[in-house]
Amino acid sequence: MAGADDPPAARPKQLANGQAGRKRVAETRDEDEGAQRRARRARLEAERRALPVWATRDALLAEVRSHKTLIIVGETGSGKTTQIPQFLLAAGLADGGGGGAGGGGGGGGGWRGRGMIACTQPRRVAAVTVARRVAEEMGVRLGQEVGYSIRFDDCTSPATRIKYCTDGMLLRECLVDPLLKKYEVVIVDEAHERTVSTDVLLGLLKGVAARRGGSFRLLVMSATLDAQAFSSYFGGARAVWVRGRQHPVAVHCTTAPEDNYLDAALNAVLQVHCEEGPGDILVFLTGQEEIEGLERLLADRAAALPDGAAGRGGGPGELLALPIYAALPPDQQMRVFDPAPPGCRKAILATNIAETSITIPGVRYVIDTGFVKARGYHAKLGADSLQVVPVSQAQARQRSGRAGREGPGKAYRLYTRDAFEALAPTTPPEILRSNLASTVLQLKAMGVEDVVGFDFMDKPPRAAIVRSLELLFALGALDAGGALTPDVGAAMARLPVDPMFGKVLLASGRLGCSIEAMQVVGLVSSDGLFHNPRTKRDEVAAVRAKFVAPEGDHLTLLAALRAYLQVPRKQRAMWASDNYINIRSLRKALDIYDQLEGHLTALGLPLRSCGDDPAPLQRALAAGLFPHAARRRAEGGYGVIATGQEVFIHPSSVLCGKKPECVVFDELVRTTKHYARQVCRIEPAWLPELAPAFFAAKAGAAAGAVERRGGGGGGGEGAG
Ligand SMILES: Nc1ncnc2c1ncn2[C@@H]1O[C@H](COP(=O)(O)OP(=O)(O)OP(=O)(O)O)[C@@H](O)[C@H]1O
Repeated sequence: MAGADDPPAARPKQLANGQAGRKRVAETRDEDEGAQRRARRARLEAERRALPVWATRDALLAEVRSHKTLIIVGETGSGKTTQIPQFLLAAGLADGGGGGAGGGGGGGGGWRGRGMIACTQPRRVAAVTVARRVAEEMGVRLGQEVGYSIRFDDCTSPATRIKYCTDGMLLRECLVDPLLKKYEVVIVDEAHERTVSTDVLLGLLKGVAARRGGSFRLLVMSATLDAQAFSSYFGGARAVWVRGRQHPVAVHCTTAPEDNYLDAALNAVLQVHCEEGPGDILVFLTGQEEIEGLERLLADRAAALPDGAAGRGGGPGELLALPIYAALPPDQQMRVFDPAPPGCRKAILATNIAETSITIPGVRYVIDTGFVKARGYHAKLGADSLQVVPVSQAQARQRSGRAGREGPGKAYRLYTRDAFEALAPTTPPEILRSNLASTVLQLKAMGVEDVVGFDFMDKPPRAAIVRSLELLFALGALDAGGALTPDVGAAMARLPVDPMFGKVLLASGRLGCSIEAMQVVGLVSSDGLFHNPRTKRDEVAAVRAKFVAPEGDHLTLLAALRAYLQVPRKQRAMWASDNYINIRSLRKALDIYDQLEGHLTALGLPLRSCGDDPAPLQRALAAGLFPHAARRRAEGGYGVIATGQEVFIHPSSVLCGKKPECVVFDELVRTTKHYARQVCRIEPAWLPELAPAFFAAKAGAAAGAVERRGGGGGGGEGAG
């Protein structure tokens, strides 16, 4: 490395006076920055040492050395997620061979091998922010020794030793490396959330731990899990508790039930803002609509506060509401992590996306409405529903835990103590109420033939597995014997998208529209392309009219993307803002497109464009989404051909009110009614052509009635 001691010959030629001056200024700036960096690292190191897990480090390492599977339970904020991977790495437990000789030592440096540690998180935001924090603590660049991997965003390199990833991503890795050989340690964090991917991973990892040699370690962690249940699932595995919490959180409940939790949340935020000392507020709500509603109400009510009311408790006078929910583009999600501007208090309005693992700097007050929007699945109808349900005690504890991350905090539960006691102790596993098509396809691709007999911690309902098997059979991914088909099924499992979209992509190769199909899949996979501020409804509708495609929502999204690609690069940000389009979502869609292009090329599918003819793309969509084909009914509404279920086109669809004869749609959502979302107009006569074994055209009615053929049958579309 070149430095101050280099011989004169190696130094750059002498600089003129002006240049020398500039160089000195630059050097001084570098020194200042260096000093700041060192001071920050010293502060981070001191913060690390103050965490409860630090005191138990040697004991924890001894436990890991002597147990192949270990369950670790420790208070929220005790340092499990950020510290334990660092301890393991520094102690050589990622190097293989049973854990090196050295004990202790939490700092970075001194890698002795190339084995890796994976730490899974149920949520993308957590994987990214925790990786960022740990990279900073270790003084390394994110993506080097410490990285993260979430769907469509891999920030790792050959140097990566600690990888934070979503549970779904590690599951995908099992497809190509069933024994996860590059990992010496796998940590399943926040296991209490019991996402589908966590549950499937636990089943697979149980097998991996049994089959791999002595050095592999499996750790299951959470602040709020039922250690007994996990221990018995892993054959009596050892469970250890990390005692102590860093900062106390005072929990307050209401004395009487609240009639309206939104009103109660609004009042609670204003009360904290007026009466409490400095510190940001984190409010847990159930979804985007509530968040946007509360944002508006807060803006009105905060502006109307009498002079001197805000900040009476010594806190700042202004209130800045910031939303965070899954469909918000990642850069906007990240805004909640920025410090509040001087004189401002942040009120972060969040769904359960902010419930586990993450630390939002500045948060001292948590307001918990006690409700969450939970996904449900009706297997017979293939319908997903989102219903507002009470949280579990574990979720309530996780929520209050977000208040005590940087100092003592307060949590306000907008329900009574009795109501808390009456809550379910833990969250019911998602696998009991989910669409399992993707999971079943992945298990099949991993060679698990008997999916019903798979060693799940909690067995999903048989009906949900059977429905998934039927769907995969209809898509042509499984043969009549339930085995993965080598052309369609194996290819579909490699594509990182829902099986129905996998089929759309595979069909698009033969139909000559793979470019558009990849663009559409990219667009529907990156939520929130169209920005819809409620206060500007008419303006938005006028601007959006130019993108609206008569064929429906997919082609409307595509029209927006195509228009964007026509705009000179330098003007794109302005164009997007003028058109109420989230530029980040567009960029993400293009990024997904690039990745899908790699997959389709690897599968040998032709990359072709259908130009301005929408029909090939509509056909490709029909070829994959046909289980979601619906016909208009004389009495209004639509009937799903496969199930007979009555559905309505969602009000957000461009086809709402247009009454197309026949459509396919991405998802069926149950709220007050059953709604079809993301809808595309198709010709009914295409269905028997594209999925002959699933549909039969009624004799004598070429473009007319189509009905579901009895007994299912494989889809006709091959891989291309
Ligand atoms: N991004 C961050 N910014 C500031 N401080 C952080 C950040 N991440 C972690 N910390 C600090 O490190 C502490 C430990 O965090 P960590 O996520 O390791 O705890 P945990 O035991 O895994 O908690 P949980 O069970 O809630 O996930 C936090 O309480 C906080 O003080």
